[in-house]
Amino acid sequence: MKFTKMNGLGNDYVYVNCLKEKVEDPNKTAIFVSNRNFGIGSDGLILIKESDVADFKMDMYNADGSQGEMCGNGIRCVAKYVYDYGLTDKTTVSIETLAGIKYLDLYLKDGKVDTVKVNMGAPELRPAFIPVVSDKEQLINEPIEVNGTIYHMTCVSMGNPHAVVFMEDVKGLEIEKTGPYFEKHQVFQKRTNTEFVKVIDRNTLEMRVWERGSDETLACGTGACATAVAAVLNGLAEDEVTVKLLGGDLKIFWDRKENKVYMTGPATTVFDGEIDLEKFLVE
Ligand SMILES: N[C@H](CCC[C@H](N)C(=O)O)C(=O)O
Repeated sequence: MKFTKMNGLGNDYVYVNCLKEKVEDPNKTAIFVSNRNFGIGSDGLILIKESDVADFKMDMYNADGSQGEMCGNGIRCVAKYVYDYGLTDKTTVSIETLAGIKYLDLYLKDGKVDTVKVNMGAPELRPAFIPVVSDKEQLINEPIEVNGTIYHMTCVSMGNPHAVVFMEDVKGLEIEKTGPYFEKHQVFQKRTNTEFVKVIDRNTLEMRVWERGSDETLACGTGACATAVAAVLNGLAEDEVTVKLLGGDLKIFWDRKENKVYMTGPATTVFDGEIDLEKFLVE
């Protein structure tokens, strides 16, 4: 199987052009290729496919093999892939995802995609659509007990579930002692991604993320969007912020008139490779 290793701010995936390659069992393949010792090493697997309703389709799988509805860093890399590898010559592309069709603007440098702006759509705040168990209208700064400690979370879906927690110090946070308990907390019927955020100023947020199905990653595009929305809802930030992640910065703008969240950031190709999957995926 031919693949391309790409990342958005260090949130790295194995990309497969399924217009040419066939992936029989994406869940099992995602688990194997993601393994940083026995596989290729990545936060998951992203399949690029044809679409009947958009220019292309993106299927995204986490390192544990579970399928995610949307991937912000991933979709920027899909846009870079389809342009740089000649599948399209358009600099505005539409990509079908399980979270709906997303529209992207591609910005070039030396003839290749350097930066991508994504219309990530509207944030979803209704608990039933996050999903999270609650009889409230919205969960904003809502107390929750996680592994014996009370946190205050704001729940936002960007097509995938996010619990955003504001705190004084994210650098010193022992995320592996908290993240997994949020991820698997019984109130989240489909588990959750969790963002731990320090407000630097009203236009700058510092964020770490424990991802559903991939543990801590260096960046999370949907998580950065959820974080920006949560910060505005909590009166902590303006509509346009820089989200500082371990892997770098994302620009997020929540257009309140349109109720659309825009994310702008880089996409990077590292290398092309080929792997004989049969040898590794036998029972
Ligand atoms: N890293 C991705 C999010 C992956 C979310 C995935 N962990 C899920 O199950 O929702 C991003 O840049 O948006």
